[in-house]
Amino acid sequence: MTDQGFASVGDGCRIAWRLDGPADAPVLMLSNSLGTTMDMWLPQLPALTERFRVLRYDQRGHGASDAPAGGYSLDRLGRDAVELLDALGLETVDYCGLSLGGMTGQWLGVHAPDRFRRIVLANTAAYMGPPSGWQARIGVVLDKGMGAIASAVLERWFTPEFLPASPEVQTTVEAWLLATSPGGYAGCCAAIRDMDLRPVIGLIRTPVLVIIGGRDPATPPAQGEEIVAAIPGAKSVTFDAAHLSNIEQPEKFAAALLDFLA
Ligand SMILES: O=C(O)CC1=CCC(=O)O1
Repeated sequence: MTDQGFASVGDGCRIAWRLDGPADAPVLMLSNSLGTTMDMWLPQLPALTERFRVLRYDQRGHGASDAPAGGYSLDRLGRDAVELLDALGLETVDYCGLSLGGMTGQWLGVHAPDRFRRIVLANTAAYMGPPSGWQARIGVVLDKGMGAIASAVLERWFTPEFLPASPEVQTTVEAWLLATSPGGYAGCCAAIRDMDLRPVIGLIRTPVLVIIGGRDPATPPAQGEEIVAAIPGAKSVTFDAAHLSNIEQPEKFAAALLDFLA
């Protein structure tokens, strides 16, 4: 059974969400990466909805969610997730986020531990400096638009051999990126620019799985391993993939998620 809509969070921003799967199943919340939408989870949806009521949402600045002007903070992105759960009357859920979604997941593990049974952090980092790199990217997208960064971003998202063999994926993911509001994208870049979760993620006590792309140039394996080392009891799995590992290794990603959430 599908349900979808918008939730207004604390600062008035409207967050687009969608629920799929059996109404009485436990809820699994999925959070997207920078420059994508909730549709990035479509490769996993059939497998996940066999066991879960899947809640997807578009991070602010992305997809159908509002893109307020100005820089965002990770604190704001984390509160968006919690306030979306509040709006839907969901007390406790499982969570999986990739990259920006994984940064949000780390914030949630520290600041809202009572709301999350288990957390999966995929292709992500606790710190993604230097800030000057993000400031430069903000300047480029605001001055020249999303097209100016598209080819460099796609090179980080997939291994060199993947896209030529999957032209339909290239068309789809490029369309997500190009359709992203430059202001919304820049707002989320500011959240990453200002983020340093390294001093606090050791406080996380929720069971955590870290998914690492063995060939991820955006958040390289060492960054995933740093999270694993910092969070007591965290498990990890590494795939032969670049940054969007759930798209490059869809079956393995779904299997790892379901195994961890068994
Ligand atoms: O687009 C990139 O550079 C990779 C990335 C960083 C954060 C995120 O969500 O994707």
